[in-house]
Amino acid sequence: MQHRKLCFIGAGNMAGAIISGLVDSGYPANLISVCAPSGKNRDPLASKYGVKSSDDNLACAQEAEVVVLAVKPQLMADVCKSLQKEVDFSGKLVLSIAAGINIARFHSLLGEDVNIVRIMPNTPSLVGKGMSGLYAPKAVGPQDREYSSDLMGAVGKVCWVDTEEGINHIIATAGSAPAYFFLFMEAMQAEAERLGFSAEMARMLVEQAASGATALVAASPDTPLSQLRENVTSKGGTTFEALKVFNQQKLPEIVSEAMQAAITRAQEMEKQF
Ligand SMILES: NC(=O)C1=CN([C@@H]2O[C@H](COP(=O)(O)OP(=O)(O)OC[C@H]3O[C@@H](n4cnc5c(N)ncnc54)[C@H](O)[C@@H]3O)[C@@H](O)[C@H]2O)C=CC1
Ligand SMILES: O=C(O)[C@@H]1CCC=N1
Repeated sequence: MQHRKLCFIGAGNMAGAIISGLVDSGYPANLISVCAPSGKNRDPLASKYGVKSSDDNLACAQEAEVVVLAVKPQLMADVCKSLQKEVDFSGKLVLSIAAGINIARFHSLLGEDVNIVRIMPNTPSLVGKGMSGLYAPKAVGPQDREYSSDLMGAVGKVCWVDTEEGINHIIATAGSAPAYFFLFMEAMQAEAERLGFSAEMARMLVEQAASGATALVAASPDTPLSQLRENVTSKGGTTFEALKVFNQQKLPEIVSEAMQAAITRAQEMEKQF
């Protein structure tokens, strides 16, 4: 992949996950800088991964070939307005990982000509198991598309969506999704502890069952998920009774409603920020 000079504006959970995955995958740390007002999050990234750390968004963005906008959506307008005043974006690629800020809004904040790709990553990027959805307007050229794909490909899998609306669907399906699985695993761990397992043992049981299940999914690309479920579900057995409860409580409908709620919130944020 091309190794361009890369600057992260924001040093939080998601920027940290991407930086860590990138450096681990061989992206030169001396080409990466990370900016945030306080050193609390960025300094540990600098000492752990050897990237540059700064409180000066403008200088870092000016120096960089690629600027990753990685602040919370509610701060994005202020951050972009101050960048727009001082930084010449011509020839640069801007990547936004923010939920709920669309390209039209970025054009109004950074200028109509800004060369911008939207990326919706997730935190498993930290361990090279990320899933990122990307969207770019037609004006973005093939080299910038390839760079964006390769960058996120260094920390996991990537897919492109043809319409910007697709980014909100990626949020619901992958960006927010690690939290759904964590909630499910938390609930299982809590019940395992009530059954008398120590916290450590309960976590191990849940973690290994979950990672074993996802490994089976990955190892069986031609097997429908429903078949993998049925393989566990003996007739008249224990799994059947457990799944009956999930279905009686309408788990598929709950999942659908939760994913739709994520999309609705992303749409609201597009109006709010
Ligand atoms: N956390 C996640 O799982 C995902 C987050 N995202 C998006 O990533 C973005 C960042 O989210 P998180 O990393 O979770 O947030 P976070 O709160 O962990 O990090 C935000 C960072 O921005 C920094 N910051 C605050 N004001 C700043 C300023 N004026 N200039 C530069 N940096 C500033 C903060 O110090 C902090 O390091 C959000 O827009 C979110 O929608 C996207 C996908 C997944
Ligand atoms: O909760 C959020 O808004 C962000 C976007 C996807 C995951 N975290």
